[in-house]
Amino acid sequence: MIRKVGVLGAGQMGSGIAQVLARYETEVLLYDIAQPQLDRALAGIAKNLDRQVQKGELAAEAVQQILKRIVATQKMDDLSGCDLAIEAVTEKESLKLEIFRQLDKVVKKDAILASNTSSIPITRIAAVTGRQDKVIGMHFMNPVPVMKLVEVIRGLATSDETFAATSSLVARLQKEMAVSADYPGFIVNRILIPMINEAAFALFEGIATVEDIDKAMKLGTNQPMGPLTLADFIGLDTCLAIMEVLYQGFKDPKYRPCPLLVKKVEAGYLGRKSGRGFYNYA
Ligand SMILES: CC(=O)CC(=O)SCCNC(=O)CCNC(=O)[C@H](O)C(C)(C)COP(=O)(O)OP(=O)(O)OC[C@H]1O[C@@H](n2cnc3c(N)ncnc32)[C@H](O)[C@@H]1OP(=O)(O)O
Ligand SMILES: NC(=O)C1=CN([C@@H]2O[C@H](COP(=O)(O)OP(=O)(O)OC[C@H]3O[C@@H](n4cnc5c(N)ncnc54)[C@H](OP(=O)(O)O)[C@@H]3O)[C@@H](O)[C@H]2O)C=CC1
Repeated sequence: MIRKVGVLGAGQMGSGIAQVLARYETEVLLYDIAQPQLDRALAGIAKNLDRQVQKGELAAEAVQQILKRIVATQKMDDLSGCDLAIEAVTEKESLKLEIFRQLDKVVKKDAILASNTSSIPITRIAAVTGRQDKVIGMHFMNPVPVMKLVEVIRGLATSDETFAATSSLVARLQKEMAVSADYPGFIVNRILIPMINEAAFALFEGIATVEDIDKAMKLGTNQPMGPLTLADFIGLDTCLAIMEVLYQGFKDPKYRPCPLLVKKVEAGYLGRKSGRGFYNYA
């Protein structure tokens, strides 16, 4: 039974994963290298929970119980007693591999190590550990408290026990599971991010304005957010990182990142989280 979970990376995904785990009676250690990020994450979780109280979805007294289950730390060693660790740091392969090398030494032998990576093959991540049978992909969707899906990805060596423990945790979190083979982008991002990239190309080639591209896709295909609004929500850095993983992984020019997306990331226009992306949020 998974009772204690370490979450690494207190960004938008790590904080959402921590919130959902704590909501369903799991003890959470939320780890990040920067205290301000941890502070922001805890404040964001409290805000989201209050929002659910306002909507009558959560009893006010439950909020304190849930928040008490989340402990913030800057020391990875604090995760040694976890039954599961879920990595949700920046979508950068070298960083993830380093985190998994360290994690493998820190957490107990029978702990499962999961990655929330959007696109990087799990087999490659597992290969840097001495427990390839206990490494798995648990790909939550943004925003985590709202989106029902968790994509589960087995590496070549992931054991049936690890998969079974993961799928029962997904069910306990009241989420639905889709199982993807371990290839770049898995299911959702293999399809979604090239669509977002294509929207960036439509803008880059002057087909339409930012507003009309989003309006067309929202009203034309009933998506809750237009692709450029969604890109700002996901993070343009994350969208670009995923396109690079698809492009390198399949060597197919159809996955080449749009030059305008590259330029915006180079300028630090990362979307909502930096105050500017395809739209301005400041
Ligand atoms: C990149 C990857 O690797 C994989 C991915 O995640 S791909 C991206 C997948 N996500 C999407 O496609 C999101 C598409 N957008 C949407 O579904 C909706 O716009 C949305 C759910 C984000 C917001 O919904 P909305 O109706 O426009 O706004 P709103 O009414 O304010 O919110 C609806 C609910 O979502 C919650 N919510 C909205 N934004 C939120 C956020 N950022 N964090 C947490 N909860 C949020 C609100 O609290 C509300 O929940 P309650 O009813 O419990 O209060
Ligand atoms: N954004 C999305 O819609 C989705 C993203 N994902 C995936 O989830 C992961 C996280 O994405 P997201 O939350 O958006 O990214 P964010 O940029 O919001 O958060 C990344 C977090 O990782 C932290 N971090 C960076 N380096 C380290 C380190 N060495 N040790 C510990 N923490 C570190 C950052 O801290 P600091 O800022 O202090 O550097 C930040 O808190 C990525 O793999 C992404 O692909 C999955 C589903 C959806």
